[in-house]
Amino acid sequence: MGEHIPSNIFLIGLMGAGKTTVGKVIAKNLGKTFYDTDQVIEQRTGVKIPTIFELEGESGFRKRETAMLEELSEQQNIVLATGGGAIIAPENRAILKQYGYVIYLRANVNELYLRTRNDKNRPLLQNVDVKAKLEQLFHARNPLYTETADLIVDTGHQPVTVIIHKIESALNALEPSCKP
Ligand SMILES: Nc1ncnc2c1ncn2[C@@H]1O[C@H](COP(=O)(O)OP(=O)(O)O)[C@@H](O)[C@H]1O
Ligand SMILES: O=C(O)C1=C[C@@H](OP(=O)(O)O)[C@@H](O)[C@H](O)C1
Ligand SMILES: [Mg+2]
Repeated sequence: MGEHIPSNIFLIGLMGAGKTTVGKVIAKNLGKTFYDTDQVIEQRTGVKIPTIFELEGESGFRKRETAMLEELSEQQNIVLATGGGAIIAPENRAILKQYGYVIYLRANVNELYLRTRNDKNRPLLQNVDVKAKLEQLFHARNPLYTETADLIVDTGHQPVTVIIHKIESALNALEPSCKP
């Protein structure tokens, strides 16, 4: 059991899917180092993500996100929670696929809405109809998450503990593969 667990595990999925929350626990349980691209960007710049969007626009944030993925993917034995938009750029998808085992935390729009509607730290969800925006993002990004993922885990209506158990069971059942 567990002998084929990949060195790097990358979590992808929409805002509210639980990447940051689940990633921290998985890393602890597997003895891996946890990183979150957004958190590292905030530590490096000294400002919160919404401030980066204000000062540099979404395109400025995306450049920082790609640079962070390039840097963190060189590490070994990590769990990386990405931001929801990390899969938009083809080069980011290539990095994720090449350097880690990619898990898509999939949730339905209603569930994502309940988890993110009052959060002020997600600039894409401010001053918009949050449910409609999540719907739009789901339709645009679900194919990209799906094509990038090695494993898809549904997270709707399930407590974090159950999701963690599902992920760890799937990892323990892995056959040896080409993933580093
Ligand atoms: N399975 C879950 N059930 C209920 N609430 C959850 C679940 N996963 C995450 N949450 C909550 O949803 C919010 C968003 O989670 P977060 O980990 O920040 O998601 P992401 O990093 O994917 O955007 C947080 O308040 C978190 O506590
Ligand atoms: O979906 C997105 O484009 C974004 C998701 C956020 O991360 P979470 O998915 O952790 O909320 C953060 O990277 C930024 O606000 C943009
Ligand atoms: Mg997050």
